[in-house]
Amino acid sequence: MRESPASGKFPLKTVPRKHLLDSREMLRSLVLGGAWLLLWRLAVLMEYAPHASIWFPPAGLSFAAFLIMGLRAVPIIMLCSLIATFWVDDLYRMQQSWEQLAYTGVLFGAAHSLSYYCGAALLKQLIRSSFSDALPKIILSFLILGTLASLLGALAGTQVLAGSGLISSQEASAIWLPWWIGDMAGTLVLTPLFIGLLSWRYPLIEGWLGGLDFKQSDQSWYGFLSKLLLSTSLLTLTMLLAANFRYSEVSFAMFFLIIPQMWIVYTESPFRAALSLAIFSTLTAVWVSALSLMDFALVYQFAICVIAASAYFGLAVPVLVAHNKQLRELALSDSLTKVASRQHFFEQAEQEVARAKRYQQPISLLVFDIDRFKQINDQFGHTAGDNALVLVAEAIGKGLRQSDLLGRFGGDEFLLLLPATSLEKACETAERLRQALHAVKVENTRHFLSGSFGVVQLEADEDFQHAFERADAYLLKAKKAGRDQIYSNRPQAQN
Ligand SMILES: Nc1nc2c(ncn2[C@@H]2O[C@H](COP(=O)(O)OP(=O)(O)OP(=O)(O)O)[C@@H](O)[C@H]2O)c(=O)[nH]1
Repeated sequence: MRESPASGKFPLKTVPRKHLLDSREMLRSLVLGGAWLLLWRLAVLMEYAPHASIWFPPAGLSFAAFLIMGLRAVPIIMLCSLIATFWVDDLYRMQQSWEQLAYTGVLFGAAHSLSYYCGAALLKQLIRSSFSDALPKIILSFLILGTLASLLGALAGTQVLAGSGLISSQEASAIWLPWWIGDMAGTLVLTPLFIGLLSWRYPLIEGWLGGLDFKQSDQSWYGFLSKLLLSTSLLTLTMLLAANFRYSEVSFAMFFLIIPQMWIVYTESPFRAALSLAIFSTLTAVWVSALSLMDFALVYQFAICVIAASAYFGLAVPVLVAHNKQLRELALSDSLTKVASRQHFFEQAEQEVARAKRYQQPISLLVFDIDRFKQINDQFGHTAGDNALVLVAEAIGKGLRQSDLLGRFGGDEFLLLLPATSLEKACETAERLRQALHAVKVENTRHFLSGSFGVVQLEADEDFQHAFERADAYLLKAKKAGRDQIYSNRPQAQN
């Protein structure tokens, strides 16, 4: 998942603006138009009532195209709508005049384009203004806007056909609902897949649907194909049962197929999940028409929509988990030096202190600070200062035991917790580290570092906060005494 570091917002990039007559742009439009008409013809094959297909893929393609290409997709989609209107006349032998068909086609194209353009433009706006933890919100918005755009498309489309006399007003009021559900199924199920495909054609388009990476997949195709085979076999079995018994109750078994789909969603890449949904819905439509299951078409349409909606929310889960992991890592470690953050150090230290008390083991704390660090920043710049802090953390971290905990309190001050370590051993460690700091050089300079240390062993009844305050006070004494020294309540440790 990628996000722009400056704003934390999704980097939804669209295809750079080019002249419509640009040859590559024309080729893209032609491919889009060809695919649109092919899908439209496929949908007509699967009509279960005139103008009502179980699932209408061109709606998903239009939504994806408007989302990716914006208004530049309008001419080709208008042209496709016009061709489709003439094709309808031919298929249904309506024998309208060409003027009438041209008028209807333009109106139909305008209604279709306006509906899906509005939905896509609103969604694009939302994605651009969303932060990376808003993925479920974006998915919900996609589902709502996809549903509303298809409702608007169905209402406007049926009204256009009725208004221009291609269908009667009774027919219009009878078909708007199945038209809507079919368009909705096409939009909800296929838009993400088409966006994934368009993202390949247009490499500039990065993550969509809240940063889902449609290209990434490190798993084998064999595993995916086996899951797909299982899912489609179960679908076929369900459809054959419905065709055999012809009870509506049997058709509801389709809803169980959400289980294999969710399995694919959770274990495969977003693109494969979208591909699987597309294959699943295509096969459903094919079986409905091949097995004459038109009476239960609405059940299947709703099942496709419900499975798709659940799948997209499912897709959000791995992204959210990765995001949470990232946030957790940020909270646990200091972003510059990668040692424990102050908060994490204190939390861990409390636990270690409790454990040491339970097992009556000694536990010691070192607090140390780089000497005259401000001068390094002032003399060599903040980048050199940052670099020096990283080198300090590396040098100190090298000689530690697995159980020791190194943290950054802030600025140039570090903390080191030494479980199962007495004050004497802790002072020896501090001495070793003090000398190790002498070997750390500010990069590209001749300036070597030194540090001052405060060391305490926790008293039996002392809490960590109090021990920290004592160690910090010793550190201050070491600074006042001239720096590059170790101070503790062990007099002989003092330099
Ligand atoms: N480069 C860099 N500088 C930092 C960072 N955090 C704090 N500082 C600077 O580190 C300096 C710390 O200065 P102090 O600890 O107050 O004083 P000092 O110069 O180290 O002097 P003594 O501690 O008295 O030896 C300040 O100038 C801070 O601005 C950081 O993440 N990167």
